[in-house]
Amino acid sequence: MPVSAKICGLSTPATLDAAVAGGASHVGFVFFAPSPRNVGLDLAAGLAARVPAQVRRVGVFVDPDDALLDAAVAAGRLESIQLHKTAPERVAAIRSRLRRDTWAAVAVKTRADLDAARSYAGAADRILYDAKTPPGAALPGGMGLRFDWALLDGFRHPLPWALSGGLDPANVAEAIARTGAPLVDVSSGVEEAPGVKDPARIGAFLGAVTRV
Ligand SMILES: O=C(O)c1ccccc1N[C@@H]1O[C@H](COP(=O)(O)O)[C@@H](O)[C@H]1O
Repeated sequence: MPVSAKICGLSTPATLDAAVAGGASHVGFVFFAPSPRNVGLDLAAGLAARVPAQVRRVGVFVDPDDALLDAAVAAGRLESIQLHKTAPERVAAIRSRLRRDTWAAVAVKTRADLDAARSYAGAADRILYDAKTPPGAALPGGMGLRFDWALLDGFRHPLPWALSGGLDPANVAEAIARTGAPLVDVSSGVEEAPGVKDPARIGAFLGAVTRV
């Protein structure tokens, strides 16, 4: 089964095109003002228009309100909603109201953190395992932090899932081999500076995924 890949935090036509050309299954647009990857509605609309039918548009949110979700879904023509720091009941309500493929991010540092994944069964369509960022960090993701992949050993995933957190062109093949991830997600690992994606690194990441 080929492994799918999401390139997240895209904010320019050139890097979006690199993700599409390299075979990304998903492209991500961040709607979170503190992020260096935050896109406004007009930029999201322009980028969304470049995405071909076989590639899914994912909006990334941190416990968003309905007004932001509605505006972003319309502007970015979002097919999937990725929710960080959002309680299971709220994830379920968003999924029910928007009727979109809905991902719940679970922040992982210890094995006990994986328990949170179970609470999203019935509320989300997919779990995204991501590294837990330090207390007080500006962002709950997109910081290039990795968690110990061995924590996933033997874990019974309650939903379809994806792996993120500190992935890059050099480690993604090992990450897939080690965890069996069906979908991998990267942001800072394909950047030259925070929020500045590098088309060559995007191509290298997708090439590494394709060769697995
Ligand atoms: O990328 C961001 O700025 C961001 C902001 C708020 C929530 C999540 C964010 N990014 C997501 O974090 C993971 C891991 O990123 P990285 O590869 O470790 O940099 C990824 O799923 C992004 O979608």
